[in-house]
Parts: sequence; structure tokens; C-alpha cells
Amino acid sequence: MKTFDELFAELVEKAATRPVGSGTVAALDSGVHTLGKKIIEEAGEVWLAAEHESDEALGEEISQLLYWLQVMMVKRGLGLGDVYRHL
Ligand SMILES: N=c1c2ncn([C@@H]3O[C@H](COP(=O)(O)OP(=O)(O)OP(=O)(O)O)[C@@H](O)[C@H]3O)c2ncn1[C@@H]1O[C@H](COP(=O)(O)O)[C@@H](O)[C@H]1O
Repeated sequence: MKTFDELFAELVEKAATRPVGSGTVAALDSGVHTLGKKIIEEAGEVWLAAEHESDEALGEEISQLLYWLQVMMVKRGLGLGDVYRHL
């Protein structure tokens, strides 16, 4: 288990070191347009899970949406502060 901030730090590190086999590196290389579509897909899965699935399934879908949002943040060079200051 990890926190939102810990995952973000891990993704920033992956973007910098680009380890072979990292799905995050491949996702970053796919570009903003592809990442945007993935975010929409994952958001839809959150919606469906909230309507029809268990708390466990919903939590998993939400975690995946948070991951893809973080990948977009890394791709665009945003830091956590760029988001947190709006909360
Ligand atoms: N938290 C996540 C995470 N959440 C979601 N995903 C990706 O998002 C996909 C979402 O799954 P779905 O079931 O919705 O999609 P799918 O249809 O099975 O997969 P696709 O064919 O759409 O890729 C997963 O298959 C992963 O590719 C994640 N990939 C990585 N992480 C974490 O990110 C960190 C870095 O990972 P790597 O870059 O892969 O080393 C590690 O801590 C990982 O645990």
C-alpha cells in the first residue's frame, strides 16, 4: 500500500530514470492525447463500478484513475503543489 504522494514520487523517479519494462514510461511516451483518453476510460470505469460493483472494486477503479491522473501530471510537468493549491 502507498499514499498518493508516495506514488507520485515513484512516477517522477520512473520518468527520470526510465527503467526498462516500466508501464509508466511507455504511458508517458504515448503522449497527452492517449493519456487523456485513458483518463476518460478509467473515469467511466469508476462510474460503472459506483453504480454496479462492490466497494472493493470501486476502490480499485478509483486507484487506477488516480494513477492515470498522476501520469498526466508528470507528462505535463506538474508537481503536487500545482494541484494541492486548488484544493
Ligand atoms: N498504480 C498503478 C496503476 N494503476 C493502474 N495502472 C495501469 O492501468 C491499467 C488499468 O487497468 P485496466 O484493467 O483498466 O486496463 P486494462 O484494460 O487491463 O489495461 P490496458 O490494456 O487498458 O492497459 C493497468 O493495466 C496498468 O497498466 C497502473 N500501473 C502502475 N501503477 C503503479 O505505478 C508504479 C510504477 O509502475 P511501472 O511504471 O509499471 O513500474 C508502481 O507502483 C505500480 O504499482
